[in-house]
Amino acid sequence: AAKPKLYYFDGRGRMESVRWLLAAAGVEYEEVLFQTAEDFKNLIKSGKLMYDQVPMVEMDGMSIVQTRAILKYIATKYNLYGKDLKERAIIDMYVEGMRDLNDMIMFFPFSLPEEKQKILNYILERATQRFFPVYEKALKDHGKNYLVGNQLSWADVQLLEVILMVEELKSDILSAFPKLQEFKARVSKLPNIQKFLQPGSPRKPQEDETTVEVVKKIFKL
Ligand SMILES: N[C@@H](CCC(=O)N[C@@H](CS(=O)(=O)O)C(=O)NCC(=O)O)C(=O)O
Repeated sequence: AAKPKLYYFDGRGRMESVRWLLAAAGVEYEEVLFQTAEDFKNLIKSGKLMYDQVPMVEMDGMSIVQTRAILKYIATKYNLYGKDLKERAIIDMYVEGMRDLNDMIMFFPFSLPEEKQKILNYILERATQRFFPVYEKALKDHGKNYLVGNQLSWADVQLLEVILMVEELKSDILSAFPKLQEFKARVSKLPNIQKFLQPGSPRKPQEDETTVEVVKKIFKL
């Protein structure tokens, strides 16, 4: 079968979680990384973007848009979405919380210089007071290696992604979360994920000023 094809700009944004999930599933994919507003306009003209927006993933004969729809499709297809309705609900609760944190981090590079420190403090406070305690407790309570059903799921992949992104903002953020430290070490060593964490993988670097300017030009922000 043809490899999935990911259409996005050359950066993390909303697509990074898709890259992580496909990598964790051991699925190779191609990327169309556009650089200009012209490229994006041409993609819109192709008629493949249901809402004239990206992320868009071409796979299994579909042009899937809406990040959550893409992620759910992949999680279901590669058995990363729990074994039954209840496990799937727990995974959704974890993933949606992580997405709230993830979105704060995603928009952070676009915040005004004079607001950056305040927003950074808010992100770190939410990470350590609201979100990480939930996952630390879950791992502590059931004593298993993974968040749900003692097998790798979308929730584990999303958690590792967001842990690493918060650590880019504050490297010792996990100091009060021993279970999350163990979780990070363990899941980072899974072959598919370890490969994705190596240089040269499709994983994108932390968003910097240059990328912010490129994104503003592409999407005329
Ligand atoms: N709900 C959508 C939002 C997608 C979205 O806002 N995409 C932006 C690009 S980015 O924010 O993900 O970088 C876009 O295409 N903007 C162009 C437009 O909205 O006209 C999703 O989750 O996929």
